[in-house]
Amino acid sequence: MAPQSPQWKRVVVKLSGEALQGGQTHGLDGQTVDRIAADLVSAAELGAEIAVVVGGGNFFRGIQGADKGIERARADSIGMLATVMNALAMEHAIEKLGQPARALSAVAMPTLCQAYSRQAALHHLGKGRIVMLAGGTGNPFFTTDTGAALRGAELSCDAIMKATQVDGIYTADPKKDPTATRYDKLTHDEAIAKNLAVMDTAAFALARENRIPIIVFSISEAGAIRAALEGKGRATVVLPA
Ligand SMILES: Nc1ncnc2c1ncn2[C@@H]1O[C@H](COP(=O)(O)OP(=O)(O)OP(=O)(O)O)[C@@H](O)[C@H]1O
Ligand SMILES: O=c1ccn([C@@H]2O[C@H](COP(=O)(O)O)[C@@H](O)[C@H]2O)c(=O)[nH]1
Repeated sequence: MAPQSPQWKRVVVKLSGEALQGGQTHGLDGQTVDRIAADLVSAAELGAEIAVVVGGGNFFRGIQGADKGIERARADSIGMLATVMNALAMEHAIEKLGQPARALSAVAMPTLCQAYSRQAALHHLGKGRIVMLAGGTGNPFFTTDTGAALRGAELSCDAIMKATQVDGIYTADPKKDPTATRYDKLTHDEAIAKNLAVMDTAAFALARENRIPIIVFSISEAGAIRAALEGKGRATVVLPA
């Protein structure tokens, strides 16, 4: 059988933080972390360069902290720290499988990992390492979805792969509206105009400006990232108009 090849040469995967909690209410579930690490390694074996922007929703989201009275910028700093914990856990889980990985943080933490720079990320990608991008954009009032779109643009990625809790983009949040129906394809313009909240508008707009496709798929099945990279599996694809 002919070897499979990736649809894209270089991708940024936006990995849901919440996915890393598995069946728990928060934090890191070891089995889930290992399963997703194995999926990333298998995807890298297709020959694609893989950068991963990891979320922090399994630990803390700034907006929820702000609702409880924590100053928003401070709450967002806590959220960014949550993404660093996830990136370090994923880096370790990937390396346990014999695949080199590097965590780079947009929030400088020199005793824990290298600081993010475009040059460092490109260097590690070129060496075949899976790069875990922590800290989102490094600024409060943003999300890791926007971080993924930003890194996707500055690292010249061919696609943004949003590995999340739902198997695509729906007419409304399917967790709240059971009558919502799923799109197979959309344009960035349509996603923004319809206010489809699976990603924030800033992320959609940045991807649109840089003409980067977005693939939204569920991370709940083993092998989902590799399948999406091969253009298989259930997903919504957002393409430039
Ligand atoms: N139109 C929509 N189509 C699909 N999902 C939607 C839509 N609107 C809202 N959502 C919700 O968006 C969520 C995904 O976005 P979000 O980035 O908040 O979570 P995540 O991917 O789990 O990342 P993290 O846990 O790191 O914050 C889905 O779980 C879904 O409930
Ligand atoms: O650029 C960024 C990215 C993230 N944050 C904060 O981190 C949390 C967790 O990220 P999620 O995207 O929600 O998974 C987010 O809620 C923000 O509080 C940030 O400040 N800047």
